[in-house]
Amino acid sequence: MREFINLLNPITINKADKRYEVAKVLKKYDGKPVYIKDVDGYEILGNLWSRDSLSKFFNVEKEKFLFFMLKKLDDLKEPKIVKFSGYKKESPDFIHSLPIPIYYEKDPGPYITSGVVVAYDEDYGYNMSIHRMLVKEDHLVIRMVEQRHLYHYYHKAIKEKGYLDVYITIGNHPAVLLAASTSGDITFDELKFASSLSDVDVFSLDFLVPKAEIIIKAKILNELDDEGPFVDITGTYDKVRKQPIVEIEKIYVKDNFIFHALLPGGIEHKTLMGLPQEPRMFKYIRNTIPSVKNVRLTEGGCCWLHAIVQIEKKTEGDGKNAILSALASHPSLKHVVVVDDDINIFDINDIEYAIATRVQGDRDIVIIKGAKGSSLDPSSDGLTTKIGIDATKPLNCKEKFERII
Ligand SMILES: C=C(C)CCOP(=O)(O)O
Ligand SMILES: [Mn+2]
Repeated sequence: MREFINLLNPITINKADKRYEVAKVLKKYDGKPVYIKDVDGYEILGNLWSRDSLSKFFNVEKEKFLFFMLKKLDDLKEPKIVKFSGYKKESPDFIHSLPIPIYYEKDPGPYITSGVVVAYDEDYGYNMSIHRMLVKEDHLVIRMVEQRHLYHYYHKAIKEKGYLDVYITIGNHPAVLLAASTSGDITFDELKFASSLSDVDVFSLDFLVPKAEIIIKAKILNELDDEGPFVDITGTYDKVRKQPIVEIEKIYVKDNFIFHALLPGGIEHKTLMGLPQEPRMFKYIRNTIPSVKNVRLTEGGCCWLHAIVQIEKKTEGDGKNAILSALASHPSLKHVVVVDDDINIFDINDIEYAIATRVQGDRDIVIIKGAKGSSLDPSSDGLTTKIGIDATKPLNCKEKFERII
């Protein structure tokens, strides 16, 4: 990650304690890259990736990032394999020497929050996904969301051999982080997607692993332990659950490695979770509404629970169909607003204007009770009522809604 420092031009802090102080600094400068020179003798980078820094890194306009990713989704590339060298092998207990922060006061311990878990299965192929992992005395506990890809890899491997071999990479290329946050079919190859997003170096270890500052070889065991409470993207504590235990086998650290501290509930967290959902949603909605123009997961909705879908309305009912497709395209979605192409979806006031001037509550609001929503929604008791708002103009009296220039 050292090569990103110049481009990101981070705020430099000399020293911080990994207990709460790293979090305090990252929170103070949330959305701006931060470089801390000394945390327990090691360097930390945080707040790296936001819509701004990603558009700068990939040289793509913010408003066009969805289309950049969409194009790359349809042009997956073979990973570029390079020689594995320049790493020092450490024992498993070196995990306690790493500058892994304790972020918030009720956290049960240090949390790895920027770790990409790489798994390989002969039927499913490669999977990469980002998981929060609690560091305990002699193992990690990983949050593995039910019905997600790693959950299926894990249960298949448990049946076949009793554990799942994985690599955990910390200090990743942004293309790896974006690819690891992209949901698709279980056979979707996130490593190939990362290789199509950018020129990513990949090592051939027991299986292919993207280059990173720290590479941990581990097994996810058929044993559970308490995981949480953890502050997730809503900035509230997620509950404690029994989750799988991760047994560390080896830790490879790059010479003078930099640790990536990803602030839970910060802008980087929301960006990396939400932004890669947008191309996935757009592609899905386009199946029903070919005239869909854009999709955005808004920061106010934690880049996870709220979406704005912009369409060029062709027939009455398009707004409702866009609602149904949007809610199906991102299972964690809770509320979605559909607007016309004269509304700027990057301006929350313009979105509110559409709701205020184009919605009749009895005609334009869709309510779906008892759906599966996000486990992170503090208001949900396990099921979620989902809402769609059709804020598009009625086609038969468009002139009434023409906005003066
Ligand atoms: C960050 C996490 C734990 C993923 C949450 O996934 P969801 O419950 O499907 O919204
Ligand atoms: Mn996958």
